Amino acid sequence: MAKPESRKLKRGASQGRPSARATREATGLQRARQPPEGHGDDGPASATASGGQGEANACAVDAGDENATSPDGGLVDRSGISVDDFTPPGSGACKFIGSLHSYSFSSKHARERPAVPREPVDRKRPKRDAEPGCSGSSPGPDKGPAQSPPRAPPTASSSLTATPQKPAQGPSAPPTDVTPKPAAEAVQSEHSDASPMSINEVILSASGACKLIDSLHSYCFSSRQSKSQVCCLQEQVEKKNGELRALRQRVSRSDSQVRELREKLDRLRRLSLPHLSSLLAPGREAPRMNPVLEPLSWMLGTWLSDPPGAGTFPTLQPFQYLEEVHISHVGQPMLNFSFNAFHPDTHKPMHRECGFIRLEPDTNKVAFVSAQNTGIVEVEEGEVNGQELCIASHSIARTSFAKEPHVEQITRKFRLNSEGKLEQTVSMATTTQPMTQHLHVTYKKVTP
Ligand code: HEM
Repeated sequence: MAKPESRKLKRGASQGRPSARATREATGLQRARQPPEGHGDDGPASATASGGQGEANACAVDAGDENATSPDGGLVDRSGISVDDFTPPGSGACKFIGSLHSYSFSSKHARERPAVPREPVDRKRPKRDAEPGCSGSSPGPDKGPAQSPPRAPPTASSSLTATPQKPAQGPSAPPTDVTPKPAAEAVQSEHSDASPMSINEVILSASGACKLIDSLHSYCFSSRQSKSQVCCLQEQVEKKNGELRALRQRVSRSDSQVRELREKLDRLRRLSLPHLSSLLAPGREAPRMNPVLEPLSWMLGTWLSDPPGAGTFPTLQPFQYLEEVHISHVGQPMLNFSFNAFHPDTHKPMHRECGFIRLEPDTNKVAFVSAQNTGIVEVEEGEVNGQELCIASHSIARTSFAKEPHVEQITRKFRLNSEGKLEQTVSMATTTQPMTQHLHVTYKKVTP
């Protein structure tokens, strides 16, 4: 079934001078239906380029109104798509995919156009199979359609390199505009102008392009998915960091609570007076104070020197000291006391004494009995008046090897001042010095 064009071509060839028009048409047809496998895996770009650059350019230039050479030498068809559009440039894949999007849209537009009468299309197909191609790889006169490799489904490469042919023009035809036109327009003119590319091929080619773009879409989608996964991981990391900060704050609060508990424990240990026997039942309620002790109840408690005590004596350099005082009772008609002095800097224990304070029932007469770590044992007596106790030594005893000068007289005065602090003033007379103040200290109460 030779078509008119085919017969025309054969006539030209038989005359030994094949018409340039026939050659140009055959070349365009050959490029339009070149199967992808014919060029290996080179894809659409190679389908045009590997067909022989010189031949391809020659066809493009000769065709004039069909293809034009882009400024950089690339082949541009009517759709405005050049070979370079399908070779991802170094600037990135986005530009490449963008060009595919543009082409895909125009192809889709072409597919959606009303179908053209089928008859003219069917008339063209055998013609392409029979016509010699401009490309060197096209089947020659000795390669009929039977020897041609099976036509593979058109892909983006075949459709993208398709060069629709225009109808023959007379010699007087005006110069054809070589400005690239949208692909849809190209397809339309292809059918209306009896282009050799059938609508089915256009559809199949567009389908192949869509498959290619779909694969790129899936790549883009996987990239977006990876980005979203990274964002998700970043959110999780930020969330974990927030939890870590909260935990650190909780640990810090726990540390401060531990410090407070330790301080409280220290206070409780100080409260466990050494003279309170461990034989006292634990958890037992504090013994009720004997009513006899009421005039001295203001002395009860644990006291700390505040400020440090001041030591003086004519034979001594003034000095400071710290002192802790415990005055308590166990329900008996006397107070138990301990005075424990420490070096203000080293907290090394210094003077210590402990004893009892007794009251003669129904009087304000007070007896102060003390034993000191210096080997002195003394009894002082006096009176309690309000919140002041004044006592003086009644008897002093010492070890046989006590250090000299020996103390011969001692006086003390305790009082609760207006600030609620306990004050003690100690004076003494030694074998070398008359009665002189030796100590003055103010205590603040540290327990109820
Ligand atoms: C009622 C209780 C006290 C008595 C009877 C007493 C008696 C004495 C005597 C007799 C001396 C010798 C003075 C001299 O060498 O001329 C002395 C010295 C001294 N006392 Fe007291 N003292 C008493 C309480 C304290 C306290 C609570 C401290 C506080 C740390 C203290 C610190 C000193 C110091 C540092 C010296 C000089 C160095 C020494 O001789 O050990 N004394 N005291």
